[in-house]
Amino acid sequence: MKLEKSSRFSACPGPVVTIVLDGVGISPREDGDAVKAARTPTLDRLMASYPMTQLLAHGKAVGMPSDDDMGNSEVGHNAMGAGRVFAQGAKLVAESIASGHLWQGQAWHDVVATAKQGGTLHFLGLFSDGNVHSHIDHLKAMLEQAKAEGVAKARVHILLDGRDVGETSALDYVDPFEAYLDGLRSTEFDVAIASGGGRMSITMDRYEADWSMVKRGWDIHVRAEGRQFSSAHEAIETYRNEAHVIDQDLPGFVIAKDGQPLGPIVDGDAVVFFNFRGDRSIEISRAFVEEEFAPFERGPLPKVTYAGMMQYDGDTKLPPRFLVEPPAIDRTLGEYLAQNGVSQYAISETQKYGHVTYFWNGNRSGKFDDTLETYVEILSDVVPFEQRPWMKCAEITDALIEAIRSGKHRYLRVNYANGDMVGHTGNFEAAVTAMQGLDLQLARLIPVILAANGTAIITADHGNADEMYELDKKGNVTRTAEGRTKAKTSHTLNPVPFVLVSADVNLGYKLRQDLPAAGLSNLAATTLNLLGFEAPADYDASLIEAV
Ligand SMILES: O=C(O)[C@H](O)COP(=O)(O)O
Ligand SMILES: [Mn+2]
Ligand SMILES: [Mn+2]
Repeated sequence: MKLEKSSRFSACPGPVVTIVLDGVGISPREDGDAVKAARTPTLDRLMASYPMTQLLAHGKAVGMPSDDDMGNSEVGHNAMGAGRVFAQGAKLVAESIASGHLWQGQAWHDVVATAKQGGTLHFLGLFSDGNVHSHIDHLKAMLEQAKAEGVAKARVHILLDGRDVGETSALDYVDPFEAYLDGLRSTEFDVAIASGGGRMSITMDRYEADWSMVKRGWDIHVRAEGRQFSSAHEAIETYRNEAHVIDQDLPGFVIAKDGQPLGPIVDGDAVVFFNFRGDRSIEISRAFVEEEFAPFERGPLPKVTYAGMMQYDGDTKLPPRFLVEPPAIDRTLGEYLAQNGVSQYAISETQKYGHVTYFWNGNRSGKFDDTLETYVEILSDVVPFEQRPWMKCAEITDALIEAIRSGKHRYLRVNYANGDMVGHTGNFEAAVTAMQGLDLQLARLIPVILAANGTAIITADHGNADEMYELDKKGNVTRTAEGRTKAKTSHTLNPVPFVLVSADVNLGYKLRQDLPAAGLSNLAATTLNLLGFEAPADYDASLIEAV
């Protein structure tokens, strides 16, 4: 994996720093755009005075099935880190179901065989068509196949979304699904929803930010310990009236009849965790498969046949049983740099720490070379982020500035979570504050990079804060009869910025103008050129050319 020294580009004399502003896209409209509404003098000045273009960060440009699919952190950071576009989980699972490949695999065979020996087949996962972590169509296809193969009893544990789809859309999924189950149920096939709760309240924690979420989910799904309701519909309506929270924050619930839970997970059962994306699947999977387990008290561990939709971590092989092969992301930028003796530094706060390490490196949790790589995690707050929209951007910047000044690292990357994590709350004012906090940090950081004769690449993995109001199909802001807007919590389809900030005005290169469909996967070759290397031949084109 030797990189060729470039004869066209001279290496940047100082460090090259990629700055990912998570969830900061470029919207074509003003209304509801917290990025534009924020006072961001530094970002504005950088965009106006340095070479800048826009990059595609959604749909096919990042390996999603269609251009109606918004981007997300996994596919975005995978593309940035791999320099090429790989068909991603959403696409691979859909294809595996369409071709029938999924049903022929050993993992599917194992879960069905377990259920046919008398166990219940449980499906647990994010219940929406957001296509970021999961898709409800995959769940339906598996239920139908299970029935066709003679499984007698299935239970569904639903994690309500409201984060990748409308913030209060849970019943739009639950009600038709109940009707669908009515049609599927028969004397031979007993199927029902057994438990659920909001995805940010139970089960789907990531990067060990808050294990108590996973414990709450475990208690609800596995032990069936929690407040009982006769239906998911009833649970959602009751909690909405009581707690006034959006779907992602709804508390957990257990479906029961005459006080008897419909579907605790017990010895001899099979469990399919049907999310394909890894970050929020790892902790719950560990709880199911690890014999020795310290993060929380599980109680007796039921002996189940557990399968993930995918293998979520290629390094630790978690979980060992999975339904669909994950994308084979190889020869990433990080690996090339490590193999060629280039020192690397990656930093973010907990909520995005794995984005600049695990996702960046093609869904591997380890380092390529311990001596050359430094990974730094700043602990995230465990509070609703609309209460602390600045998050840890100042602390990240403190550490990053020190790292740059140390002169020890040739290539650095950082993810600032603000635009995304605050964007997901749907709180416009908080998102504006998030952007302003971020801008103050750029004002501190950029001069340090320039003083070190370095280059900064300012970009983002997808949009979010750029659209804080729900849009109709034509892309206009939706308004109620009283003229009120509705909060939008999900990502956007908008492109993201690419700004190349460098001290030397005589760089010997300029931005290429002949790449109208450039996307995130074009960043890796660009970075290699800035570091004085030629990119591997199969990497997507560099955004710069020598002059
Ligand atoms: O997991 C989440 O928080 C959302 O579904 C997607 O956000 P991310 O892709 O920016 O992490
Ligand atoms: Mn993101
Ligand atoms: Mn996000």
